Amino acid sequence: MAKINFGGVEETVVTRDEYPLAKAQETLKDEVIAVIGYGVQGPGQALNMRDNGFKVIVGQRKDSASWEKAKQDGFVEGETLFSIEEAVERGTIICNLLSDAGQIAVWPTIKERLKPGNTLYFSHGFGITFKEQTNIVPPADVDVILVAPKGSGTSLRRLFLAGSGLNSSFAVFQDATGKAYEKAIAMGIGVGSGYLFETDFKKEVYSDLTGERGVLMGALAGIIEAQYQVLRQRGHSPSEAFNETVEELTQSLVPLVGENGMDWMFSNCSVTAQRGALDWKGKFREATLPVLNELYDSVASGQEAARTIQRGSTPGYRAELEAELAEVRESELWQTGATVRKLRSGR
Ligand SMILES: NC(=O)c1ccc[n+]([C@@H]2O[C@H](COP(=O)([O-])OP(=O)(O)OC[C@H]3O[C@@H](n4cnc5c(N)ncnc54)[C@H](O)[C@@H]3O)[C@@H](O)[C@H]2O)c1
Ligand SMILES: CC(C)(O)[C@@H](O)C(=O)O
Ligand SMILES: [Mg+2]
Ligand SMILES: [Mg+2]
Repeated sequence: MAKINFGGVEETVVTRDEYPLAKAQETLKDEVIAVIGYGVQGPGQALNMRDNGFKVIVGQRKDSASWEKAKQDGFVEGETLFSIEEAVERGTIICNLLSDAGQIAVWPTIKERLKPGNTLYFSHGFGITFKEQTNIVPPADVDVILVAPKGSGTSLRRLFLAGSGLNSSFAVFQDATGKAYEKAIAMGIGVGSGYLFETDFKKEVYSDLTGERGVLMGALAGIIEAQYQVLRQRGHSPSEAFNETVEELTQSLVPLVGENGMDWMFSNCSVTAQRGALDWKGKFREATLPVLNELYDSVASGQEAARTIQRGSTPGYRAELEAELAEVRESELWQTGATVRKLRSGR
């Protein structure tokens, strides 16, 4: 295991050099990996593992869009595509990649089919950590592991096809066989991770829920809406407000941050911009700190989990969610975005 220094703090990281694919294949050579759920993470992981030479089957509700998608992706009914019940029966590593709310409903179905020595695999610490709400308490005779890719299943697949990998967290919650740690690492390599960072289930779910509600998605969407609104209310055109809020962010500046850090992005902008950004970043930090602490408290108290479960288990919720997304899509801001994106093809 490589020890890597992150800004002065040493952490343990698994790299593909020290744990190559051939080793992962050897570790999992006798395993049948049942991917339960074929939404976003399911296809990314199942296809990467299949391409990596593992024995992969998919378990999904029949007559659903995801069932059809699995067929289109080459999984064959009765050979590699089964009902959830049958896939759990056939699998030795059961990858629970249903939605976090769906995992609660399906848990009794999975639990009663687990056999001693099986491995229960998650890509989120949600179900295990919030067990008072989910009732997901695995039997003592199965391994319980986690590999959580730090990004969308779509990116996991795209980066795999491009020959690189997405970073993932990994953890062991329960080691019944003495091989759980090895299996977690091998699964992490198998699903197409670039580097594997060790964590535990609770830390994974606390950081993940905070990140997606915060900077990665919620805060990003909120601050974009706020700046666009200010510019529009002060008389700027939609295209000017959008270009100055989103297009430049995604097309020019964030890629520079990704390449070489915040200071490098700053140093590739004018001294005028640098002065202003350095003066204002502290104000934004102080303004958002209370909100981020409120968010973390809400995650740690289980309130975010409760809301996810309550909304996610309401009949018709997917349609409600789609209506909320449509409202975002149809807003002036994102309609302007759609038009601006079309202009990119003229490059
Ligand atoms: N979406 C991502 O890219 C991503 C990234 C990292 C981790 N994760 C984690 O991976 C897991 C899967 O997430 P996802 O976003 O792919 O899920 P999803 O919302 O796309 O749902 C996955 C599948 O669950 C099925 N499902 C939902 N409720 C069900 C029920 N009651 N009975 C039977 N099937 C049901 C759906 O048909 C769908 O095919 C979650 O734990 C999530 O937190 C997701
Ligand atoms: C892709 C994300 C946001 O990182 C994941 O955590 C999810 O829940 O989909
Ligand atoms: Mg998440
Ligand atoms: Mg995440």
